[in-house]
Amino acid sequence: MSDVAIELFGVSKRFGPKVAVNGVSFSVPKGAVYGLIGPNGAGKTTTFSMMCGYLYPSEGSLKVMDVDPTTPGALKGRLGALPQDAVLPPGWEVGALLMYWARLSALAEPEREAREALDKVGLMEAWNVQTQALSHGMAKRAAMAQALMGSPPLVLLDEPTAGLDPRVAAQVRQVIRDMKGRQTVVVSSHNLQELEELCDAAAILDKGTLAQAGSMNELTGQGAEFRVQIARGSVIIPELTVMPHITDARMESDTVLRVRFSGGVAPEEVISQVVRHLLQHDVLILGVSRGQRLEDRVLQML
Ligand SMILES: Nc1ncnc2c1ncn2[C@@H]1O[C@H](COP(=O)(O)OP(=O)(O)OP(=O)(O)O)[C@@H](O)[C@H]1O
Repeated sequence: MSDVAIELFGVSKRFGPKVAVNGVSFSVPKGAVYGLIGPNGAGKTTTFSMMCGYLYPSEGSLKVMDVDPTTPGALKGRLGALPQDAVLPPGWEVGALLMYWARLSALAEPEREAREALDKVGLMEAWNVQTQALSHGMAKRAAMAQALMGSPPLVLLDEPTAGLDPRVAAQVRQVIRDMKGRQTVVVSSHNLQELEELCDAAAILDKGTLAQAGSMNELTGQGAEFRVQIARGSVIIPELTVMPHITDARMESDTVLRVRFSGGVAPEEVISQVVRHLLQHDVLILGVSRGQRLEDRVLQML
């Protein structure tokens, strides 16, 4: 059994002349929470649909839990998916619909699975509510409950918190955190702060191509740069740039010093060395932050 849950090998998807995904390769480790990032139209939903086996790639191939996802029945009971803008069929009570889906997935105890999943997304009060009477956020959570039933080893969530109020969005994030290490979760979101906090690694798509894929540490440069917020005093840049391991130091603004350093050295060594130097030169410090916010990194990249 491989340690990889999903692997894309040079995957492209065309809709007529439109190239939605263009030669994308990356892999999702088992047990990870993995982010799919990109602006509108980047190809995230198309990539999700190919991972679920809903769409065939035009070129390249995918392996999902060691199988071709388009093979009928190959992922039955092993994949839970929340598609973007999932629409629930009208005329069903939520509990009955979830139990019906649980039976379709051949889960042993449909009612228990349905109740547990609905409880996880904080929607137990909707058990007897008709699907057409649900608010947008409630319908989204009911659809997410469907993806969670049976605790499948792989869960794909396309924008699970979009349109949810802050309290419910926080609850959904906690559900994702709870799956970390036990299940593999792929999640797309336009909320980059959320992805930075949740994900171990991510792929960044732009206009159908892969801009970068890697661990969150790599994407945010946590092992390569840090910033020092200066309260008072003068920073002597030339004295910093000659220090061991430091490749660049500059003032990003009047009060923010950015330091870049070479790989292979413990960040705490370089940070301590710079802070010591600043304090010795009567520079007062308000704070130190490692790397860059994911949002800044993505905005810079795309
Ligand atoms: N069925 C389709 N037919 C034609 N073009 C499509 C189809 N599905 C997607 N596209 C196009 O492919 C591109 C990628 O779309 P996709 O929905 O994958 O992007 P996305 O990253 O999920 O965007 P968003 O963040 O807006 O949801 C877009 O230009 C879109 O218009």
